[in-house]
Amino acid sequence: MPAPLPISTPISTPASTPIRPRRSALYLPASNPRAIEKARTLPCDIVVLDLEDAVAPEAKDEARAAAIGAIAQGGFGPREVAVRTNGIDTEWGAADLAALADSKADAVLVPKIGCTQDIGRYEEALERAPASLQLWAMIETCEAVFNLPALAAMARTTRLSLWIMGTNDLAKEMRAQLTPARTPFLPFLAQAVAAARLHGLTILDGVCNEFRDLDAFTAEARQGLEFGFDGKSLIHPAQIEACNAVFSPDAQTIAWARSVIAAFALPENQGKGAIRVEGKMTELLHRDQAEQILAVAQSIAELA
Ligand SMILES: CC(C)(COP(=O)(O)OP(=O)(O)OC[C@H]1O[C@@H](n2cnc3c(N)ncnc32)[C@H](O)[C@@H]1OP(=O)(O)O)[C@@H](O)C(=O)NCCC(=O)NCCSC(=O)C[C@H](O)C(=O)O
Ligand SMILES: [Mg+2]
Repeated sequence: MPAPLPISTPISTPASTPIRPRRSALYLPASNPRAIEKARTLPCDIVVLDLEDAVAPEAKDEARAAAIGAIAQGGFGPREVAVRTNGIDTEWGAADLAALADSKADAVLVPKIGCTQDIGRYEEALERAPASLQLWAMIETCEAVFNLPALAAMARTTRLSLWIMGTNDLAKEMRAQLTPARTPFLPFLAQAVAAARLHGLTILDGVCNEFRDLDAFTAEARQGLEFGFDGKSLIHPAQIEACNAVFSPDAQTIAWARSVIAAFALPENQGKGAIRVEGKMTELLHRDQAEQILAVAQSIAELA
């Protein structure tokens, strides 16, 4: 567990944020052995073995055993492996959390959190787990969207390190419609990103259910990139390549980042806060962004 940081300490600066590609997080039902086998070969950055909504009640115990077995067996290479548990108040939640506390999973992803006390209960359930086990949480309830800053602040005192938006559950609770433009969710998407950044959390966008329509998927992924998400959660292998492409800095962006850093390093620009680069006003904050972009690009290059 990290040592608590005062709330005023920004922890999302380029220098202090560990960079790890988290462009694509593929869910699969842990009850599907073929999907688990396939995930070991797919180019996603994160594999999420689901015990919750993708698994029928009668298959929950079997799915938990399969997830634990798959993690023990390994073979996931550089991918982070998370397991999404059932809610702590369901009949399966306690057994899921106990099994994962003893596992070598990278993260436990918990569903439908609402308030800081929920995070506290998951933290307590994972008390004896190694410090390397991260706590990830779904943002997918109306209660959570009104508690975003307080929930994000839990990252300073607990294992909490990443959020994933759950737009299907949010749509269900709000009785909203999941349209391609995602208009009803835009305020919450922006606020969730801002809260995550305030406290140094990684944040991934929700899934696009239209897995046969890659144009629709790509448009939604680009929207997520514009909002500032680090990556997107996925439901089908066909979505991975497009997702990785959207969330990887392209050649033009990398070239811009290099030229900003080079320009600020020139002797004539020492001590200046604002300079001209490629005909545009460029400030030290843009150099910070450029460093972040190059760090992400480097971490992606290291995967190859
Ligand atoms: C959506 C699916 C049920 C579609 O399944 P299917 O029609 O069988 O897919 P394909 O025939 O196209 O599959 C082709 C091959 O790819 C493998 N496959 C399919 N999906 C996955 C996957 N997710 N991971 C790994 N491999 C996958 C198939 O096995 C085929 O392989 P092969 O035999 O070699 O040809 C299905 O894609 C699926 O189950 N997806 C995941 C669903 C899931 O996990 N849902 C829960 C998470 S989403 C969520 O809950 C969101 C959030 O909480 C919210 O509220 O928004
Ligand atoms: Mg959900």
